[in-house]
Amino acid sequence: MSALPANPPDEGRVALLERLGSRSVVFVGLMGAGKTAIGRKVAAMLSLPFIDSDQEIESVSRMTVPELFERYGELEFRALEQRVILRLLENGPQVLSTGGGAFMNAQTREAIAGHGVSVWLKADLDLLMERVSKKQNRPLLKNPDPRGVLEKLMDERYPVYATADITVATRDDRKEVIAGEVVCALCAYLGIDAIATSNEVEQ
Ligand SMILES: Nc1ncnc2c1ncn2[C@@H]1O[C@H](COP(=O)(O)OP(=O)(O)OP(=O)(O)O)[C@@H](O)[C@H]1O
Ligand SMILES: O=C(O)C1=C[C@@H](O)[C@@H](O)[C@H](O)C1
Ligand SMILES: [Mg+2]
Repeated sequence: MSALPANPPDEGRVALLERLGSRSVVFVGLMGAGKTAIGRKVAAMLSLPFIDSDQEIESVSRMTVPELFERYGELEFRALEQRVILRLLENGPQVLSTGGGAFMNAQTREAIAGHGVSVWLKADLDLLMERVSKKQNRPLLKNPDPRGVLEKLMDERYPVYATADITVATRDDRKEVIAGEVVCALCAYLGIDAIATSNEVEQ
């Protein structure tokens, strides 16, 4: 009886998951970089659970992020964000997309280093502006000069995001393509031959 042909994508995925162990794949980066959108795709490609810290904060507080900022202020939001992420990091393996400011917190960064592999989705200013202009749900950008705010955040945050384990430059391309590049970067980081990624993951 002849053996069934091996399934390379699945073999690669299994190898990646073995190397990942109980760690989470943690997306960091600025607002609009695609942490939520690409994180969800990567989770689907790897058959891992997906969780987004902003969505979890909204679910536990029963308030939206803008409402939390308005009612309790940014400092309280940051404290809640830290608590939520530290708790979520106990649940790996999974894909965890964080809010744009989360990685600026030293304790959060330390917890991510201990329980995850961090992926910085790096985007240029024009791309970020185009994406964030479509939704008014980012309190830090409720400002007469959102582009100036984003530029200042890039100056402050990019040196810190750059300490992530992996950097993936994102651009105006299909989400599946960017997600595939993240999986390739994860493979390289974990010392696995690149795995074939399908661009036909369900939308
Ligand atoms: N590669 C892509 N192609 C097309 N649209 C994209 C791509 N990546 C992200 N987007 C879109 O850009 C917008 C912003 O992406 P997303 O919400 O994932 O960013 P984020 O990094 O999670 O931002 P935040 O820090 O505010 O949560 C969304 O509407 C998303 O669907
Ligand atoms: O970059 C930031 O500081 C933020 C990004 C969003 O994901 C939200 O967490 C919130 O709007 C703050
Ligand atoms: Mg997000």
